[in-house]
Amino acid sequence: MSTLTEDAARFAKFSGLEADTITFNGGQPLNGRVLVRGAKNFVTKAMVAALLGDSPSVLRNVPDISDVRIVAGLLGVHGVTISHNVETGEVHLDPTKVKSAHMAEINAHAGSSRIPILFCGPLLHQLGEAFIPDLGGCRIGDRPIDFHLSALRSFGAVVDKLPEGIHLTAPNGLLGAKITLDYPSVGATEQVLLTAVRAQGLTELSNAAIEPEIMDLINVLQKMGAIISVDADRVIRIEGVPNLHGYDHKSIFDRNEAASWAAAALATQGDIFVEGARQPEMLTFLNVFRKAGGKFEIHDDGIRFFHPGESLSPVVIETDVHPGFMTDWQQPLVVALTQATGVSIVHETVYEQRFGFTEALVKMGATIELHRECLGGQKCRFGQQNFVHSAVISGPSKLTGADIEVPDLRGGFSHLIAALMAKGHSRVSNVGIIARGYENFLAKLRTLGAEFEVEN
Ligand SMILES: CC(=O)N[C@H]1[C@@H](OP(=O)(O)OP(=O)(O)OC[C@H]2O[C@@H](n3ccc(=O)[nH]c3=O)[C@H](O)[C@@H]2O)O[C@H](CO)[C@@H](O)[C@@H]1O
Ligand SMILES: C=C(OP(=O)(O)O)C(=O)O
Repeated sequence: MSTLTEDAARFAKFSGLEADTITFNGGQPLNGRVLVRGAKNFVTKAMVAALLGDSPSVLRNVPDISDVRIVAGLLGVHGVTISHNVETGEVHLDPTKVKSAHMAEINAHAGSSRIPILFCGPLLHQLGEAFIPDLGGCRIGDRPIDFHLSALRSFGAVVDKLPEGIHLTAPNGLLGAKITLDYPSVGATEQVLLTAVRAQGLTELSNAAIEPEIMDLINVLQKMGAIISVDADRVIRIEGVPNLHGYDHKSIFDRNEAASWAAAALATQGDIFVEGARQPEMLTFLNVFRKAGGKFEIHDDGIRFFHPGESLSPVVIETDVHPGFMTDWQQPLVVALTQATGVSIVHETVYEQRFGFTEALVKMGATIELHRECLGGQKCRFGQQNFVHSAVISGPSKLTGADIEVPDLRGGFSHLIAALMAKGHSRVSNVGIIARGYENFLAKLRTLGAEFEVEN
């Protein structure tokens, strides 16, 4: 596994940053307009889905983020021809010459993304075998892949764990299966979808995740020729078909990036119009944003988020699977909650270690206490297990600039917000990681009036 610094250096290269340490001069409100394009948590999966087709696909509204580049590189070593017009956001994927790749080649392109695990089903269907490297992604918990492997075995895959990764084969082909997830995992649900669509017979998945990005993946698969139904009780049924063809699809917007800009507007006493954001996928976020005192206006082409001009209110949040409060929204919003008058509580029930980013906020003057207990009534897998997974934020606190280090993607964005609202200068390192999921974030920050200097 690569180190945090190696990851940051790699991401910095992808994002066009010559260095990944930036000094911010905080204290200015962020005002203006930013464009949010396709969702990191969808486009990467739709690109993998293209592998299942016997003709080319076109994916539109694709952002230029490092996770997209990593997946493009991995598809490339498997013989998929890809072109990405960064300006129009159009990606063309031709899977007609798909081929096996060596583990060394795959490892060289795997980067720190979690997407390689989703290549299993498509590669087994196309080639009869798959090599899967060690997975990356944010270090916000243990993030095991047991649900993925167990589901693949149910389809008939044989899984060999090797020192350099995982090797899968399907000596008797892949057969539809009845699968129940212990927890509605996003990745495991996608694993089942990407495998079941071409497995022989019927697959029934119970306790499935139903995030909007998964629904958009189902849209893509249906366009390709798949037969998938979604019941109201987290049950997804898939009738396998022998062949799929290419698709033409415009990606759903990135609701996590949109929520991040909303939190930035609230925290810096600013006013940001997020072009591309839509209300239905942000319903739960908008309720919490309003309860915290944030104002918003829904427009046809986006959502305007702005500070009310008076004090903010504390809120109680428990993160959850969709339609609950998305865990990826929590980190940026916590920064804004340091400015609310009173005590806010955040109970993180999706990941067991997602509060590491608060250490930097405390260094800057925030009052945040972390607890092992479940501070909320939501069913949670982490209670009584020694995981620090609840936070109590008391405010309002005046933040002052400090030297801080980005720990992960969303925590990194929250550090940028903190640096921009704090009085004085903050030197933020490992910033390149943020390019995994935020397109052109430095250019966007400049447009919004942020003052900063990138170190060379
Ligand atoms: C690339 C991508 O789409 N990432 C998103 C995806 O991550 P990802 O798909 O990795 O997240 P999951 O929904 O799978 O994980 C949720 C929980 O299930 C656990 N788990 C998961 C799989 C497994 O085999 N065993 C297991 O125990 C995880 O450790 C975690 O505690 O959904 C998360 C939850 O909305 C988001 O925060 C991530 O931004
Ligand atoms: C946790 C995240 O991503 P990943 O699953 O790619 O690490 C995220 O987007 O906040």
